[in-house]
Amino acid sequence: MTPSPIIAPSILAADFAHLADEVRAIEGAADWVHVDVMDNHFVPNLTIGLPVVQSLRKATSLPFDVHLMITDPERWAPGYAEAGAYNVTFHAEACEDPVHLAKTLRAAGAKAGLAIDRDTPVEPYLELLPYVDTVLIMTIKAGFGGQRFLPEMLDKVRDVRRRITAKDLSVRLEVDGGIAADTIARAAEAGADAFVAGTAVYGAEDPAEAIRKLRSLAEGVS
Ligand SMILES: O=C(CO)[C@H](O)[C@H](O)COP(=O)(O)O
Ligand SMILES: [Co+2]
Repeated sequence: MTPSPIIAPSILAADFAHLADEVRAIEGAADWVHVDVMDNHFVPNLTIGLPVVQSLRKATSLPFDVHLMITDPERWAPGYAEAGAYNVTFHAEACEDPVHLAKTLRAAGAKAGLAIDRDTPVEPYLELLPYVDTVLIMTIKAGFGGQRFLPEMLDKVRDVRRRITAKDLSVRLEVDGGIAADTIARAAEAGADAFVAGTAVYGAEDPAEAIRKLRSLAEGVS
């Protein structure tokens, strides 16, 4: 039995000139706000960094789900925890000692998340599950919003869900990339219980209504 779904709209698809308003528009409907931090090094795209997160933190009470697509997360991730992020996710491909970084993040008051990109197998990381709070499976190649959902990534979701269940762990299993009304149920069926949606929420005429729809589709599976 998976816990009730978390819907985490990504502000990557929001209007960056009005971020505070865009986040307030989903208060009451969303569970977390997903913040994509890209450094034009780990991924070939550049978004926002710590000063924006620090300012935005004051604008809303929604928990921040920070997704770090950066090299050297050991250097930068603790700052996001100190800025009040609820969950800080770093990429397995960018981190030499994920257990150590997860401990550092927890000591700084945040949940710790481990992200697995499209071309990375999940198997070597299954033994790390007891040390993290969130596993984020990319259902696209990390770097850009608006890409097509890759259903073949769902095998990884199933593998992680199987291990969470077998070891009775309380780890959130998040999917990120191309999550929309026509894909969310498949991800939920595979065992995901946290869903990032950028384009499907901020590209909709009524973002709060889009979130409610996504939630009911995910709930319909459990
Ligand atoms: O991490 C990401 C990109 O690397 C974003 O969170 C993701 O792309 C969400 O946007 P969309 O729902 O439009 O795919
Ligand atoms: Co993301």
